[in-house]
Amino acid sequence: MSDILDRLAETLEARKQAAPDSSYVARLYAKGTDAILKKIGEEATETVMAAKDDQPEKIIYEVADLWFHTLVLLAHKGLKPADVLNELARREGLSGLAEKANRHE
Ligand SMILES: N=c1c2ncn([C@@H]3O[C@H](COP(=O)(O)OP(=O)(O)OP(=O)(O)O)[C@@H](O)[C@H]3O)c2ncn1[C@@H]1O[C@H](COP(=O)(O)O)[C@@H](O)[C@H]1O
Repeated sequence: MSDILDRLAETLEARKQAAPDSSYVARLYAKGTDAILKKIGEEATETVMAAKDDQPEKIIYEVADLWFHTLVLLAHKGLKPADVLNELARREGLSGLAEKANRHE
């Protein structure tokens, strides 16, 4: 799965050199951080609505939109999916350590 994220991150990086009106992502970068944050807010709301309606396909579709726009934000801020995956791995390690500690109590 991280292959897909890495490929998408490369495309998002390349869009930084593209003319603002040449693609959706290039247009979003040109509009700036607030426009990206607005899309994240909209997609988060649409995800909540899909979940409330209990529509699995719609939930997947909206979460894909939400993840996509958070990836655009990461790229815009000079960050990569691996930075987030590393943070999740670090937390997994921490919870693993906590579990071990609990077992030895
Ligand atoms: N994965 C995506 C992706 N997911 C969602 N979207 C866009 O995100 C928008 C979702 O917003 P909405 O549902 O609100 O639809 P909308 O009304 O068209 O949105 P707005 O134009 O009002 O912002 C749509 O325009 C979708 O096309 C995406 N656009 C691009 N990608 C990937 O990003 C790559 C680069 O995209 P371009 O910059 O378009 O070449 C592509 O190769 C794709 O792999």
